[in-house]
Amino acid sequence: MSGARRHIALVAHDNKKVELLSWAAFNRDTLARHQLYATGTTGTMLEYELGLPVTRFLSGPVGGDQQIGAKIAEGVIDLLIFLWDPLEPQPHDPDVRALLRLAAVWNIGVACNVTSADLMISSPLLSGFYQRARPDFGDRDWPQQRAS
Ligand SMILES: O=C(CO)COP(=O)(O)O
Repeated sequence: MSGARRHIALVAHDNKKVELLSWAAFNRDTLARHQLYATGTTGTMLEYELGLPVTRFLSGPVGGDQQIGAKIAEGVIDLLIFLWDPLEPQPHDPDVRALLRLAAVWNIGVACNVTSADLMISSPLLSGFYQRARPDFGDRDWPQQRAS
């Protein structure tokens, strides 16, 4: 497939890590064409499972979600696959909420379960022909464009 190299963040809560890893292994060839980012533990497991480089941030509960949120606000991340656990409260629930909020603010693609991740990975967003709409923040600035 020709097309743009997208910047994809992958995050999973502990009860969802196996699901994310098996989804990522199934989609390894597609993921290999893009640049991957992840929170700490998720990223370590993904690198091991896929044998692909992953830019890893801190673990979610100690700031990793916030770091990915910052990258979204900087215009670096195009897509977020975040398998958060809907059945168990997390100590860092405010950070989880903040990450999802920034994804909505900056109009990036977000998948919170495997079905939506399947839709995302087969989306024209990954083909390079789709340009996502930039949010209108009035006089606020859109982040600088990435070099690549
Ligand atoms: O807690 C997380 C997301 O909220 C994920 O963090 P880890 O990838 O370090 O487990």
